[in-house]
Amino acid sequence: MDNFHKSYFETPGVVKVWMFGTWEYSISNAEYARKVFTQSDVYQKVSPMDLILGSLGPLVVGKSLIFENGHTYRGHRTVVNPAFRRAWPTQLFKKLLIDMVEFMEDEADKPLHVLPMLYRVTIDVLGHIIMGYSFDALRNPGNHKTAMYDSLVDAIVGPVYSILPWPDKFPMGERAKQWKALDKYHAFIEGMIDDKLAESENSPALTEEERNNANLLTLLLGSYIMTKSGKSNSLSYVVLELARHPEIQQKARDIVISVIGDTRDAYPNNDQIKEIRETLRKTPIVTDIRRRLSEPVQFGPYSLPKGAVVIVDTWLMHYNPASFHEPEKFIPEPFVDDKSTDVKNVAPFTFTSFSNGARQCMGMKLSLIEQRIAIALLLLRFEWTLPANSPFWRSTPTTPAGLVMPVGLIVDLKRRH
Ligand code: HEM
Repeated sequence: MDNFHKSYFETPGVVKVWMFGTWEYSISNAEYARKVFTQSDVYQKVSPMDLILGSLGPLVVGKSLIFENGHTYRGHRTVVNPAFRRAWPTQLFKKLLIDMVEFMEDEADKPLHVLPMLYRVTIDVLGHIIMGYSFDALRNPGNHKTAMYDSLVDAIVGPVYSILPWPDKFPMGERAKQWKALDKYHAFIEGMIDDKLAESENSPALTEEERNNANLLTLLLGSYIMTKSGKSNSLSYVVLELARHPEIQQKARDIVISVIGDTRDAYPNNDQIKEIRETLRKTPIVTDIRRRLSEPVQFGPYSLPKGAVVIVDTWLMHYNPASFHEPEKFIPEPFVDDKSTDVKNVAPFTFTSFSNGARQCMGMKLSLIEQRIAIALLLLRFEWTLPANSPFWRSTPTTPAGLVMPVGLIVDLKRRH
């Protein structure tokens, strides 16, 4: 990693890369990132559907607020804002997260495949909290909704079709099944919207705005759950880093126990959950934050023309030694004082896992709270380590660019209670 990235940091912070049949400009320093994040009219969102024409992956994301600009974006945002501006009491997650640790207790003493298990928890939690729908993925992984979900996630993360989208014109074998899953998924989301509408009509207390809210949210989060699953990926990285660093695992456990006690029914409240952002620094889940220029801009010595695509490369940002001391190491301390959404001990615009500025991730608070509770419960109920022959001791196998995840991560779990 050191050598691979070195040349990037010796440049003035802009690297020209050939991607999706065109040159794009990848940036790695906080000064340029600040420009991108604070001038959203100049640095405009790019839809993956425009980058990889005709490929299945971007169609799963579909038309979504995440990739809109200008009026359309502001309109959608006004509608969904109230749903995200709420508090997220830890009790909201209790049933499903306790279910997760109890499921894991049943599985303890066997090797645990972390990523698939956490995927299932994520769709259960987001389905329950945001969509009011039970996927029952954790306890009943073979059910057809979960299979549809798995198939679409595979369709998105498979790298071949992003580079060579034309075979998607004649899909065969597994790919043909994935296209079918997309049809089922659209039907499922539309059915869910109809149900929500019917519910709202039967409930006169709902205002027009609340009704729209429910629909948009369902659409937005339906595609969000299917495509990102960022939470399960980032939680998997927390599990991985704590397995690699038993001394930090124990220190974190001691803190959890000192705050909420060491009983099987201990559960944190909102004031008691602590920071976990260093894993998202070391292994950011969304690798590229992409924008198209609506006018020419200057980055140091480089003039970039209108229409050029600029990428805030989260991995380069987080491995830039000018921003993070010893970036290859896992050092949680700089993030620990964080009390709210701001990261106080880390310089502005250097930590970009959730993007920044007006287009920062709307699910950040929800996601961090849920992950913090989950990790507190894991620390209380288990001790875990990597098997002696695990490749994760030496490196972190991931998927390629776009969305990263620790593919094939297995840990040995031991129950504590
Ligand atoms: C660890 C988990 C997550 C990570 C790392 C993450 C990361 C990101 C990033 C980097 C962006 C900016 C994308 C861009 O500008 O191209 C984004 C946007 C967004 N995220 Fe997340 N996200 C996570 C979880 C969630 C969750 C759970 C939700 C919803 C429940 C969510 C909802 C959104 C929305 C709505 C936007 C678009 C915001 C806008 O454009 O105004 N995210 N996320």
